[in-house]
Amino acid sequence: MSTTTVVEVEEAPVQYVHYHDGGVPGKRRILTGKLAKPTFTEIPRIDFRRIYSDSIDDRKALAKEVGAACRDVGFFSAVNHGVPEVVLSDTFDSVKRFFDLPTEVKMECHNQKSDKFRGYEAFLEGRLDPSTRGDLKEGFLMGEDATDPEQNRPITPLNSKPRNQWPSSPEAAFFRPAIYNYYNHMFDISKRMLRIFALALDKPEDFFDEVTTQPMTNVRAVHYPPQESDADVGIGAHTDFCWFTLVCQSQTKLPALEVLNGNGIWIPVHPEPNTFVVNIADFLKLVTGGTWQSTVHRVRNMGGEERYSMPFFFSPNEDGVVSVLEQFRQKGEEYEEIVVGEYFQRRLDVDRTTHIDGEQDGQTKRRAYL
Ligand SMILES: O=C(O)CCC(=O)C(=O)O
Ligand SMILES: [Fe+2]
Repeated sequence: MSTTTVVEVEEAPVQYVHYHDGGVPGKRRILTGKLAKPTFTEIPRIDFRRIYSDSIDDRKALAKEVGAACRDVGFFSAVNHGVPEVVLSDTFDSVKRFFDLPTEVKMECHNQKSDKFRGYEAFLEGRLDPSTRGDLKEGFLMGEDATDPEQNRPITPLNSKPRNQWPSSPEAAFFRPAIYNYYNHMFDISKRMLRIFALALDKPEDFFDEVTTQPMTNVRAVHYPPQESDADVGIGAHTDFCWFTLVCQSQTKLPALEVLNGNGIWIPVHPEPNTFVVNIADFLKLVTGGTWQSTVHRVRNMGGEERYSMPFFFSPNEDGVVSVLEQFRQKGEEYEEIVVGEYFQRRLDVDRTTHIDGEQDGQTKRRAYL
């Protein structure tokens, strides 16, 4: 006599996480149980004290850790980075004060008045995730501008036009110096970090110096009010399209920034005081032939607290020419040379579809998003 056991195998439903990858919709299958593959479950924490060491061996040891994080995760937390605590806390205070100003003061420098989308972005104007009503955030974007004396350009090039927009109201006078204090510190640490990235790619430290004499840079100050609905998002899932980003986030009890791992699972980034969350963006992925990851992330502010963050975006000179580095090339493949500013503009044009540009003839136009 024999018995038969019927094992019912339930097929797991195939589910995807959807995101916005430089204007192109992307999706990742959620892999659980036996399907799950090795991937990260936390963000590496790296001690950056060694970035200031006189010993090349120390800097190389740091670069080794950084390189592994860029390859395996695309994100890491940088502690002991040397930007003074008081600079970060003072900037956060000013950012909060700015967003508390009356709407008309902020709207005076609305980003729709600027070719480079600099200035104030109002609530729900960005919409990286088309399934939402828009990003539940307001922001202020500034960046490289040869006409702003705070950028310490020895000579302002002829024909250079202002790119930034600053509020003119006396009520907002504190904001510009505060943002510039932060910007100039972030600029310096980013240039140092780029030297660590060069070492991590087995290049001399000064490898990227020539293409970063006048880098393209942005600070975006962002305010995320607490979300009441799970259907909302502070910033929809996306990758960044500069070279790399440093984010300083305010302290909230619940983490709000989340990073997508290889199994389609969102990994929270717990806020830690005086720490930068650093992520590799699309352009460094491109020059490393995809060896370094430009990892999808999003913000959901579910903890009932106001949240502020201050990303700093870094890219080389606008007229810099780059390509896939030799060591990442495949035999027989051709690789184009890319002018940084043109690539940036191409990506902006694709992304033009993801940013509300106001109602025109009853139609909502969308415009660029960094
Ligand atoms: O607010 C944050 O923590 C991240 C913001 C972000 O991802 C961005 O501005 O690209
Ligand atoms: Fe981002």
